[in-house]
Amino acid sequence: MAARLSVKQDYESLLDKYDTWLFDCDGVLWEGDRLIDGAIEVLQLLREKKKSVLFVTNNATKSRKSYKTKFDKLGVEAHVDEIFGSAFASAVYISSVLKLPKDKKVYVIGMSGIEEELKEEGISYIGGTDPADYTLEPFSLANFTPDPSVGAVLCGLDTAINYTKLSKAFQYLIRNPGCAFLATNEDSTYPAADGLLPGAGSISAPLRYAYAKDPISIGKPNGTMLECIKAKHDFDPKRTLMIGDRLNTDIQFGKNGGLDTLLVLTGITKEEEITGPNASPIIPDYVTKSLGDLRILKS
Ligand SMILES: O=C(O)[C@H](O)[C@H](O)COP(=O)(O)O
Ligand SMILES: [Mg+2]
Repeated sequence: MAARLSVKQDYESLLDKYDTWLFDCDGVLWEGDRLIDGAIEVLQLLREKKKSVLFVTNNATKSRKSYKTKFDKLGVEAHVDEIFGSAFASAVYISSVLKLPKDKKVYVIGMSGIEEELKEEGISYIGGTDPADYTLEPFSLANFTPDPSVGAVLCGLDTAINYTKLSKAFQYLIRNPGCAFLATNEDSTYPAADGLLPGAGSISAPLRYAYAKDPISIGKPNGTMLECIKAKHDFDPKRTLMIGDRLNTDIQFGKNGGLDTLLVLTGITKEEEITGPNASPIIPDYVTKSLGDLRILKS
């Protein structure tokens, strides 16, 4: 049963117990470009208390560097080496786990975040934001010559998805021998500022259905992101708290990594998913309405 945080002492106990605080972004710090009330003050307070603050997002639309620009624009203190996104984790996975040969390429369904991180990792790619794939024209196989050097398809959130991109990715999967099928993450929905939108998982779903195979998903709840963090930061999992808004990614990610977890209700997960007869079996250690609730620590 999750402990419902309510009085100041509840929040003070978190400060005593945890040195490292991992923050999911969408639905915790902000929705789209709309900051969650109190987020800035709480992050500042944690830094004043000498807590290690890290950001762990499944959103692959931005690279770590372009996320830093978003943090700056919104007035949230963050340093590039504190930011971990699924685009970065995917690039690390392709180079260090899949070990894609240097003469091979990745066909990308996704945006600049993936492209920038692949480039930074020295991985060649095609597709992505290439204008040639940005079309609503009917796709014709007669005019398509697949690139034989494509050794992986990587699919992330792509707000310009179209039939041409899906068709090319599908062709690579069925035609290029051993072509890996990878997803940055599988969030079904995306918590935008004014409501829910289809998430990365809903972008790769048509491919999964056509290809009749599931991709290897790299983002939360899978451990690759935590491995990326461990490669850059020392922390004690027993004194680390994962704060998230989605049960099957953030909270499961924390559980998989041996971390305690705090669920906030400002994003995807709603009250009825954690209480009552249909409650999810994924149970966080703590629940609070919003990250802003921790402002009580300033009083
Ligand atoms: O569809 C997606 O990719 C996700 O909804 C989204 O971007 C999740 O980001 P996070 O909550 O992990 O920051
Ligand atoms: Mg989230």
